Amino acid sequence: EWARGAFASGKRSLLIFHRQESEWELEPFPARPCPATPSPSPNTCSVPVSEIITVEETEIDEKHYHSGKWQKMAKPYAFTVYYVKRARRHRWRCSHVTFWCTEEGLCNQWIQTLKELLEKLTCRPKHLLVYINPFGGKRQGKRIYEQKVVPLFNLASITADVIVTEHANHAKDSLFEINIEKYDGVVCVGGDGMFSEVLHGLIGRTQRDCGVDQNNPKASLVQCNLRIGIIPAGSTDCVCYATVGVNDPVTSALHIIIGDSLAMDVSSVHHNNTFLKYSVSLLGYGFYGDILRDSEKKRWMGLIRYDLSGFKTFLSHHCYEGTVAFLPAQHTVGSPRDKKSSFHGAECRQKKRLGSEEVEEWKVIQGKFLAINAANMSCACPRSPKGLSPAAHLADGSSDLILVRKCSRLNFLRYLIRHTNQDDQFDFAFVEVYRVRKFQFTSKHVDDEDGDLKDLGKKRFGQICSDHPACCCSLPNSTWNCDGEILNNSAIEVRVHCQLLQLFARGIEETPTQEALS
Ligand SMILES: CCCCCCCCCCCCC/C=C/[C@@H](O)[C@H](COP(=O)(O)O)NC(=O)CCCCCCCCCCCCCCC
Ligand SMILES: Nc1ncnc2c1ncn2[C@@H]1O[C@H](COP(=O)(O)OP(=O)(O)O)[C@@H](O)[C@H]1O
Ligand SMILES: [Ca+2]
Repeated sequence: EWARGAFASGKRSLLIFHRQESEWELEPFPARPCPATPSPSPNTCSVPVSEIITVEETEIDEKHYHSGKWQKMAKPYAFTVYYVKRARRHRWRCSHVTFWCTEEGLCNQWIQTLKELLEKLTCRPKHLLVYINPFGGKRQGKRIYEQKVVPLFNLASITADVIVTEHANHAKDSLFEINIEKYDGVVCVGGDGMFSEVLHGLIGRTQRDCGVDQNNPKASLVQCNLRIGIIPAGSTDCVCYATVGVNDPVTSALHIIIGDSLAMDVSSVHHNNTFLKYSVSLLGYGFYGDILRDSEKKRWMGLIRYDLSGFKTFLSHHCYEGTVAFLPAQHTVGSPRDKKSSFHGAECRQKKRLGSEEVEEWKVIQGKFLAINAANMSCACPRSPKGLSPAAHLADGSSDLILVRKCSRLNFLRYLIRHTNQDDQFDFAFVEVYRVRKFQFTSKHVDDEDGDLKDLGKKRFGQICSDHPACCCSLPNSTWNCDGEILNNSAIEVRVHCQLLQLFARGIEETPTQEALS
C-alpha cells in the first residue's frame, strides 16, 4: 500500500510510483533494477531528469512525525523533487513530490545521485542579467518578476543581477557597456518592444566586439553567445506567445530554468546603406504601421490602445502605392500556405544547396496595398492564436511576405477576421504570400529629405482624409511597424539572417490531442 519510487539513471529518468497521495517509500537503490516498461497505471508518473527543477532534503516537522501515520516508521528521512508539470494550453507549473524512507543513507544517496545528474545539465543558466521595463503592458513588470519569477529562480539556485529600466533604450545602451561575460543569459521582463531593445543591445554588442559593421547590408552577422529569456509583461507579447505557446510568466520562468535553446531568425532593416533596426516578429507597413503610430499617442490607455487604433485605422482604410521586390526563399522546405500550422522550431529546415551557380531571381510587384507584412515567425498572440502567418518558420532563414492589395472594407474585415478563426486568411484574391530571404520596398512617393515639407504634406493629406472619413485615399506614405517600434523611413531593404539569436525556450509542444487529431 506504500507508494514506491524507482530510479532509472541509464535513461536519465526518474520513475515515481504513485500509489498514495503524498506518501512515498523508496525502493532500495540500486539493488533492484527498475522495470523497463512501467505499467501505465494512471497513478504512475515519469519525470525526465531534464525537467527536474531541483532536489532538496526535506525537514520532517514534529507535527507530521507524531501524527499517527508515521508511528510505525522509525525516524523518517525525506527529500523533495521539484519538477515541471504540464497544465492546460501549453502552461507549465512547478510541482513537487516528497519521498520518504527510514534509512538516512539511502535518502542521501538519492539526493546525491539526483544532484549529480542535474549538475550534468550544463545547458542550464546559473547567473542571469535581468532587465525589467516597469511601464510595459499593464505596468506589472516589477511585481510579476518579484512574485512569480524570483521564487522559482531561487528554487533553481539561479542568481540574477536586476536592472529596472529608467528610460527607453536603457537596456540596449547598458548592454554595450556591461561586462556580459559573467552571465549565462539575459532576461527581459516586458513586451515585444523591450525584447527588441535587448536584442538590439546583444546583437549590436556582438557585432561591435567582432568588428562587423552593422551599416553594411551585405555583412554576415555574428551569432550571439548569450541566450535571451522573455518574461511576458507587455501588451502583445507575440515573441513569447509564438515561441512558448502562451504568454504566462511562470511558464516562461520554467523554460528559462530548464535551459533549452531555441534558435530564431532575425531580419536586418537598412535604408540607403544605413542600419535602421532588426526585426524578429512583424515588420508591417500600412495597416499595422498606422495602428502603431496612432497607438503610441494613446500609450496611457494601456492595452486597449491597439483595439481603438485598430478600429480607427480600419475605418480610415488607407492604401499605399509602392513597389516590393523580393528574393524568393528557394532553400527552404514548405510554403506559407501549408495547412498544418505546426510549430517549426530549432531545426533549420533547408533543402540542399544547389551550388553557387544558383541564380538569384528577384521578383517585383507594384501596386496599391492596404498592408505589407513580413512575418519572421507566426506572430501568434492572444489576439490571434494562430498568427499572421501560421506556417511561418522560426529558424529557416526566411520570412513570410504578405501583400494585401487594395480591396473593399468588407473584404479587408473578412481577411482580418480569419486571423481569429480556423479559415485560411491567404485564400483571397487580394492577398498574396511569399516566403522570402530578402526584400525591398519603395513607396511611390519617395521619402522627402526635407522634414518640414514632409510634415506639411502629411498635415494636408491628414486634413483631406478627416474631411472625407469614408474615402479610400492613397496617402503618400505610411510608416513601418518594426516589432512595435516606428521606423522613420519608408524605403527599406530587408535581409533575413538565419538563426542569429537563441532564446531560452523549448518551443511549442504538440499536445497529445493535437497529435491524435493530425
Ligand atoms: C476583427 C478582429 C480582427 C483581429 C485581427 C487581429 C490580428 C492581430 C495580429 C497581430 C500581430 C501582432 C504582431 C506583433 C506585434 C508586436 O511586435 C507589436 C508590439 O508589441 P508590444 O506592444 O507588446 O511591444 N504590437 C503591435 O504592433 C500591435 C498590433 C496590434 C494589432 C491589433 C489589431 C486590432 C485590429 C482591430 C480591427 C478592428 C476592426 C473592427 C471592425 C468592426
Ligand atoms: N523605464 C522606461 N521608461 C519608458 N520607456 C521604457 C522604459 N523601459 C523600456 N521602455 C520602452 O518602452 C517600450 C515598450 O515596452 P514594452 O515592454 O514592449 O511594452 P508594451 O508591450 O506595452 O509596448 C519599449 O520601446 C522600450 O524601449
Ligand atoms: Ca523564418
